[in-house]
Amino acid sequence: MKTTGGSDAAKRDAGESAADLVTDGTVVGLGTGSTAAHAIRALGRAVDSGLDIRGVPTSFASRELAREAGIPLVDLDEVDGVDIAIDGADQVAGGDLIKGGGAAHAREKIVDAAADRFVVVADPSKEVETLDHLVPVEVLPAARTTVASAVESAGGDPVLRDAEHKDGPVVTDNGNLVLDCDFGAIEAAAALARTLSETPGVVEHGLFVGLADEVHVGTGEGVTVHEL
Ligand SMILES: O=C[C@H](O)[C@H](O)[C@H](O)COP(=O)(O)O
Repeated sequence: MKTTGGSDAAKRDAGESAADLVTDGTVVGLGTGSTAAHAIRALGRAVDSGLDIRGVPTSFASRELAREAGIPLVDLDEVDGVDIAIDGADQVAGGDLIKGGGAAHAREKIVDAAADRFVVVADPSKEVETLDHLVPVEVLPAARTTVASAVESAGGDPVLRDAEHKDGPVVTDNGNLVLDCDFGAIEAAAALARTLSETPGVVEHGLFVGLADEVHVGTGEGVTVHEL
């Protein structure tokens, strides 16, 4: 699994802290990425010890990891709701996030937004005052150039994300492409999120504005919890 940013110990602290919140009989959204992976592994160990949960994966990668960890899985349309979702982020500014470093943000947003409680897990390298990370925008392949023009009109600089291990672009779990868009410092995240959402051909973007309920930041020596 792709790793980013801070230390693995910090990511583990955050993931395990969030996994500790999960109670018996619940439906749990399983995020994607190297930090959420620690929560999935911790939940797998808890399931081994008798915890009764069902997990809703947010990507092919989180499904595989959860399956290996022994977590019973369900699809979102098989449950009445999601009690808690645990997911990582590429950048965190207060309650606003940029996600999608692993191109999983479309399914992540569906599951995270459906959850009664959305817990973000991060290491200190993710925390910033103002969001300024590239914003991943998943687009229908046919809309790649029109969405790129719309991003430029909105003040961004879009670059098609290339695959790391083969020639050609990244293709998401949903069969789409990703434009990584540089907007510089994002002062008005909600307005930018609306503009992107309203652009024809955009499947989903990585700005998660006001969705998180709490952020667990691991340090390698403990965890700081921000309630939002
Ligand atoms: O598409 C991927 C996700 O949004 C991840 O949750 C995000 O990229 C953070 O990943 P990591 O915990 O590996 O930094």
